[in-house]
Amino acid sequence: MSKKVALVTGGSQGIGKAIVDTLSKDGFAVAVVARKKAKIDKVVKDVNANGGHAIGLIADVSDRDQVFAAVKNTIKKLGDLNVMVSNAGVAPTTPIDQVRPHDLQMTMNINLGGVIWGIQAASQAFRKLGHPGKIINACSQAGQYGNPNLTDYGASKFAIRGVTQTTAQELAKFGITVNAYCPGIVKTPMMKDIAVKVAKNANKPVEWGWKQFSKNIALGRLSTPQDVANLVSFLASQKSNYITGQSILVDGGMVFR
Ligand SMILES: NC(=O)C1=CN([C@@H]2O[C@H](COP(=O)(O)OP(=O)(O)OC[C@H]3O[C@@H](n4cnc5c(N)ncnc54)[C@H](O)[C@@H]3O)[C@@H](O)[C@H]2O)C=CC1
Ligand SMILES: CC(=O)C(C)=O
Repeated sequence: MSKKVALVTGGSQGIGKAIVDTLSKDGFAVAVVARKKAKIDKVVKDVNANGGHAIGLIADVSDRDQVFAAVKNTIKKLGDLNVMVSNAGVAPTTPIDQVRPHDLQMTMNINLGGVIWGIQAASQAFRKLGHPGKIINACSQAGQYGNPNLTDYGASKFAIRGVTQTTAQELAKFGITVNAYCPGIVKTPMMKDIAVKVAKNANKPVEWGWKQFSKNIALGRLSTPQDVANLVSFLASQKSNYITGQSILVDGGMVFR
């Protein structure tokens, strides 16, 4: 039997790479989509060396045409599409006085635009292929609870939670589910950059920056990318078939809803 196919944006590092590895172990053929060829190639090579089946595609998710092209090329090269993971994102540190139009638009175009184009492209593909599908979006605990110093980012993530709810209702009649994962504080290049910048803005050491985000985690540790990939694995599986429109926290107990 041929493998089910997943597409993961921002799959070249951090949480996205853990999702690629995990879905590959779950038996999916995976399209790794990001902007930098060298990084994509390395992830693809590792997956294929470990017995999986991955291909790499370059796309900027803020560009609608490029997202549609990535979906089209995934189907052309891997023969199908069953799961779309819109994981790519950016997180500029923006205390309110530092918010500027360029950063705000860039953050919205990548984080929110990337998710909307992903939902559009994947849901149209599922309908054309004539089968159900699963759409999984990257949200954040910062999309459930406002985090100081992250105005642009928080706005984009709150919006993703809304779009996940609206599109889940629109697309349910086609057998398409739409859900999101809301990580807490995950040890990735993105989070390191935030901790460094928050500390620098306050003229404090970098450890202080990390502590601003990590002091209220009930389970007492930062998250690994694998913690998040485990939730995505569930959302991509048949076990989640009766769940749609949800933005699920995977934060070790930071935000309680
Ligand atoms: N690290 C954390 O603590 C948390 C991360 N998240 C979310 O999880 C997702 C992944 O985050 P991390 O792995 O930490 O980030 P990261 O910065 O380590 O990796 C982000 C990935 O997205 C790609 N990317 C960025 N802009 C892109 C664009 N325009 N087009 C295509 N690819 C693009 C990057 O090349 C990279 O592969 C993001 O959506 C982020 O907002 C949510 C909550 C917490
Ligand atoms: C980067 C992020 O999503 C945080 C701090 O929750």
